[in-house]
Amino acid sequence: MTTVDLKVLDTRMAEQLPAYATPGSAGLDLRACLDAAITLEPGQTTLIPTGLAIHIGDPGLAAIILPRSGLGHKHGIVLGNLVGLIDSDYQGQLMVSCWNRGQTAFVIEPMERIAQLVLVPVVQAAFRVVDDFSDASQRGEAGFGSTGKA
Ligand SMILES: O=c1ccn([C@H]2C[C@H](O)[C@@H](COP(=O)(O)OP(=O)(O)OP(=O)(O)O)O2)c(=O)[nH]1
Ligand SMILES: [Mg+2]
Repeated sequence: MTTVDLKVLDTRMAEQLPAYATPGSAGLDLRACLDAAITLEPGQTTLIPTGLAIHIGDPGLAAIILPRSGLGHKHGIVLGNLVGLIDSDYQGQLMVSCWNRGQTAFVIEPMERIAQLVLVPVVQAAFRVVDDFSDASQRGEAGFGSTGKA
């Protein structure tokens, strides 16, 4: 298991640090560090603090913030940026952009689990500029549905 430095920015979060819910969980739920409930109207997006900061430190890792499937599917609560990317050198508060893409208002309660954080491996590339690619691939320049639908 990898160790990541975590700062508790709001003392209330110390009791509810992110933890894997089951041994096989990929995601750690992030909670809304709010003083009072907020109502997210249909179509509205708001940035919600988590009360936590992490410093991943290793450029070979990053974290992504993803919606929780239950909130997204049943209530239309997803992310305003669709996916959040946490750089390995980011040391600020983890923020969750919550978007109500549904038709009804949704109330976010303080400390409610609103999204999930997944640590992922990253490969940083250096680019070598070439005039032509040396090996012609089977696909070539074809894309955007070129292999058909069914
Ligand atoms: O959902 C998110 C997405 C990003 N971040 C933080 C961590 C990330 O490392 C930083 C920058 O994110 P990103 O690179 O996606 O945003 P940007 O608009 O390109 O900002 P910047 O110019 O600061 O890189 O913001 C969050 O807290 N939550
Ligand atoms: Mg950026």
